[in-house]
Amino acid sequence: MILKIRDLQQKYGALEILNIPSWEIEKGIYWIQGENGAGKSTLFRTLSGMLPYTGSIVLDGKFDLRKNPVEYRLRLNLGEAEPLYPSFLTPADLIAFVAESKKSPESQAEMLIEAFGINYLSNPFGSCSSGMVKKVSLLLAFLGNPSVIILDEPLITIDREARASLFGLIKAYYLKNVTFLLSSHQPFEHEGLPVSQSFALKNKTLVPVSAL
Ligand SMILES: Nc1ncnc2c1ncn2[C@@H]1O[C@H](COP(=O)(O)OP(=O)(O)OP(=O)(O)O)[C@@H](O)[C@H]1O
Repeated sequence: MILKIRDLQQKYGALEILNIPSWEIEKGIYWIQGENGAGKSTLFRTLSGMLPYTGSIVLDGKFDLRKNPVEYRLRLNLGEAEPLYPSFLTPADLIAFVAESKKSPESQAEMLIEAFGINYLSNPFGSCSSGMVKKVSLLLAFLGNPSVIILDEPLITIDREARASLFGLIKAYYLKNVTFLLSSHQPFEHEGLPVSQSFALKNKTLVPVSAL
């Protein structure tokens, strides 16, 4: 099992957003759907270890997010829907930092910079276009040796060329056994991605779309 959730509860103050008794997935490409405010970003942030939670989350059958926080985080990457970075930082700084912390293999960052066509590596984020910021955030999600890559609304603000590169990378990583959780308001099947299963976040839990 690549990812296994049991009794996951997530709240903001007294407001419960997630209550997932049981959910597990094998290797694949999964499309997570949900209406605005359903809790997709909250689910993704929880799975990435960015928010406190109750319940259990286990990766690769052995890495529990609570008990093995470092091993877990080395194997699960998140590309946020609307990334925000300090305006003084440059893409070069951030890519180098994340590459080091994710133990990225030699020349992986260069390969990804080329694939996404990122040209202005030394311009601070404060002067980058929103598409450029999004491309850098997507690049970061591919660094290291992840088992799972979560991309929250990966298609927003990127141009057609970057979109083609992104789908090429998803397919190449999937062939190397990486599992993807993707959210989008557009269907991924149209892009030629072999989507294993779609789930909807509904009534605080994940439901297979065929069962809706
Ligand atoms: N930091 C926070 N504090 C309090 N409430 C929050 C916080 N972040 C999100 N929420 C609330 O939690 C709910 C779920 O939000 P979330 O962003 O996870 O939904 P989403 O499915 O990603 O929505 P969208 O498709 O609009 O991006 C919403 O009602 C939102 O207002």
